[in-house]
Amino acid sequence: MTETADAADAVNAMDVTDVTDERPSPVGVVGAGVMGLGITQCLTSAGHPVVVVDTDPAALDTGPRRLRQAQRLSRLLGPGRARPAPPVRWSAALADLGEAAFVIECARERIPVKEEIFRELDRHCPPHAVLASCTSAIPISRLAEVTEEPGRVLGLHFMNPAPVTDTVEVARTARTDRRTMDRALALLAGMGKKALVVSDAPGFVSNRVLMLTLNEAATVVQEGTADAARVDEVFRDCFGHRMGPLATADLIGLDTVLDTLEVLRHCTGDPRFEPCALLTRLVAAGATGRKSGRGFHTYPAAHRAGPSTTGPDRPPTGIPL
Ligand SMILES: NC(=O)c1ccc[n+]([C@@H]2O[C@H](COP(=O)([O-])OP(=O)(O)OC[C@H]3O[C@@H](n4cnc5c(N)ncnc54)[C@H](O)[C@@H]3O)[C@@H](O)[C@H]2O)c1
Repeated sequence: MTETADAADAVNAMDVTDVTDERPSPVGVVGAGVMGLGITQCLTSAGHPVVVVDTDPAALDTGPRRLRQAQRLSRLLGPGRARPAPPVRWSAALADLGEAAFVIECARERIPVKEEIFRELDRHCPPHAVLASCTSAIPISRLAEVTEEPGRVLGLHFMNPAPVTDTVEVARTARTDRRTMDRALALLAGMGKKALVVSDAPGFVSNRVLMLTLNEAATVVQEGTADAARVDEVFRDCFGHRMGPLATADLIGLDTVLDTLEVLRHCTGDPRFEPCALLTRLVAAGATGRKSGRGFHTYPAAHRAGPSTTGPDRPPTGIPL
């Protein structure tokens, strides 16, 4: 039996139910960007009420509309689920997660930003709440250390686009306790996601490997060996990859790729993670990939990043960053 199925058997739906009055407790999502909205969509599809917290008024302004659009499209194209979506509350304050039994943090990939959020979550969330991070590369132990209860912290590294990818890389620290793992695996099982559990380390498995490839692909373009289209074509046509590395970087968001390389450089001390100058220049020019319409490639409005649908033009593979 897989670890996911094991946990789903062991832990029932009480997982995110308020023990005092049987009302389903909301799941908290911190960050209403590419991942936060995608994960919110997954949670509501699985029947969880959600509280989304973001400090950027623009994200709170556009989030509800983007989520509704994605939910509507997903219902139209999906397997005919007519169930009304549970409520989603939008807030600028982490204090509004006071009733959350489970929180998934999806804010920007910066160590000080996430450390501050975990300090605050530890203060505001109920003592039984699980605190998870969707970080791409920050060691979970660093986030756990700023809390009073490191046993309730773990990494839930969803893939992008979250609604159409079935597998989540789960990072367990030496101090993550068994109950936290069981509750996280049960939540994922209820969302139809398979969990691949790995030990905590910078970039875990996925991004420790993927980020080097993306950085090298950008370097190849910078050196003039081939343009971005040809680099991606080589990976698609020669290796049979569904997407080339630079289209993958654009889907992730070049700002997030840059942040992640900087985290990996800092946490490993390995100079191979030094971001390529071309990548840095693109981000400085606002070319952040699909979400801005321009990165290594250009994208018409309809193909820009947002929470995902089960639509036919979705990227066919999960992107681990
Ligand atoms: N984009 C991907 O493919 C992908 C995949 C897996 C994991 N991740 C990780 O998920 C996290 C989010 O990535 P993303 O692509 O959604 O980024 P994004 O830039 O699209 O969204 C980040 C959101 O966090 C908000 N934010 C920043 N500081 C905050 C704070 N203090 N409190 C609350 N909200 C705050 C921002 O306003 C923004 O809306 C990052 O850690 C990233 O590395 C990204």
